[in-house]
Parts: sequence; C-alpha cells; structure tokens
Amino acid sequence: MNAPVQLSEVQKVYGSGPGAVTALGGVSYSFAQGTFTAVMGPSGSGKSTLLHCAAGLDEPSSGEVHLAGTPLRGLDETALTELRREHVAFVFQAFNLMPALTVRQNIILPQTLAGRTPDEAWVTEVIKRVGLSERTRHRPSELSGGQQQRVAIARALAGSAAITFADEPTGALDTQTALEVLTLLRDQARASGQTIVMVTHDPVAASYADNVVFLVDGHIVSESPVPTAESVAAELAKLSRLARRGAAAAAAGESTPGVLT
Ligand SMILES: Nc1ncnc2c1ncn2[C@@H]1O[C@H](COP(=O)(O)OP(=O)(O)OP(=O)(O)O)[C@@H](O)[C@H]1O
Repeated sequence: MNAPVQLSEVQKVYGSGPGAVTALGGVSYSFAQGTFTAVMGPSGSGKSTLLHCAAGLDEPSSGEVHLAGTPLRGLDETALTELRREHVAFVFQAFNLMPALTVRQNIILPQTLAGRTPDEAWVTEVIKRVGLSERTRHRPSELSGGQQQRVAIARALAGSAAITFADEPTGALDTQTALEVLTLLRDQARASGQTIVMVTHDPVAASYADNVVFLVDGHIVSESPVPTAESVAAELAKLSRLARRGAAAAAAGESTPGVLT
C-alpha cells in the first residue's frame, strides 16, 4: 500500500533571481501509515515549508506530493479542500478556531462540515484527555492561549482523520498537558493507524514520535528511529553546528554546503 504522505524530489524556491531562497532542495520521503514522525532542524531549515507542501497548502516548485494516494499536482483549490476535509487534520500555531462557536462545536466542526456524524463518546473522551471537560460551553475568546491550543488538538483528534499535520502542537502548553497531548498523538498513531507528522523544536516532544527526520538547508540529512530526548538534542546540536559552518563557508564563497549526504 502507498504511504499516506509521499514526497518525491520536492523542491520549493521562494522568489526568483539573485534573492531566491531554496527552502526545500529536492526532498523525497514517505510517511508510512500508522507512524508518528517528528520533523526537526535548525531555524530556517525548511520544516514549515515541508509541512505546507506535504499538506497541499503550498505548491512545490518541482517534484510531486501524494496525499492519501492522490497526486496533488494540478488539483484546483476546491479539489484540494475536499481532499483535506476527507483525510487531513491540522494543529497549527494559528489555531483557526471559530470565535462564535463553543469549544465542543469547534471540536466537531470539521466533521459537521464534511457531513459526518461525530462519535460523541470519542469526542467526550478526547475533550477529557486534553483537560477541557469544564470548558465545553466556552467560546475561544474566554480561553487562555494554551487552552485554545488544546481545542485545536482535540479538533484534530476527534475526527480521527487518516493524516494529522501538527506544527509545534505543544508549544503553548504546560509540561503535564504537553505530555498528555503527545501521548494521545502517539496512541492515535499506534491504535488507530493515523499518520502524524509533527514539526517541533522540542527534543522531549520529538522523543514521543516513532521516528525523527532532521532537515538542514532544505535537505533531509538524517533520521533517528526510536528517538530519546538526549539523542535528539545531541543530533540537533551537531546539525546546527554544521549548518552554521555551511553558512559561514557560503558567505566566504566556498562551495562546501556543509550538509551531510
Ligand atoms: N513566503 C516566503 N517567502 C520567502 N522566503 C520564505 C517564505 N517562507 C519561508 N521562506 C524561507 O524559506 C526558508 C525555510 O523556511 P521555513 O519557514 O520552512 O523554515 P523552518 O525550518 O520552519 O524555520 P523555523 O524553525 O524558524 O520556523 C527560510 O530561509 C525562510 O526565510
């Protein structure tokens, strides 16, 4: 079976001419079904761009993305929206909650929009697991930033979408809630076969994933299966040093990019 998220030689160049920035330099990677993968790398290494291209929110300059078995090239915005609504959930930093709806209404909104009947027992369980049982009738404006982030996480989990993309999903959470949420994401991948791709800067968060993919200068340079917080932190420190050395070499006009192959 094909992986739910497949990137083949994906390149993304922003701008043109001398000021052009190559955010992804030809990335090929398959995110297999039922896996929870963390994407890490130094600032500016292309993590968000990879997530956006993989989710069809941004169009690669070249290469191909398959999402839920469908090639994204040539799909119009309506077809992309349909595809995402059917198969994909997002936990992004901008929470995109609807201000007029209550917490519970926000959480089931993607399913309502897709014409599905929510599994009320599961929705209640997810709300409990993210610690929002006392807040279901509140509006987003009545919640703290961390609570709003938990609503976004519950919304992604409640619909049991085949694929979840998360960008720093635990960034605004206290340690205990963050660990609860990460455990929930890991359980979803293991028990329900969901495919979860999470961008994070946090080695502890990454250690909950099944696999960590490291990006430097728009290239996947290494992977860490069975990650621990310590091994991830050590790899990141090494790659950040390499990235800095590569940048210094480029500034001095040397050809060595400082990227592992
Ligand atoms: N819309 C854009 N226009 C021009 N350049 C962009 C745009 N978006 C991203 N970039 C550039 O592409 C490169 C990769 O950016 P990206 O946001 O994917 O990195 P990142 O690894 O997610 O960074 P961070 O960890 O700081 O969030 C960076 O050099 C960035 O400046």
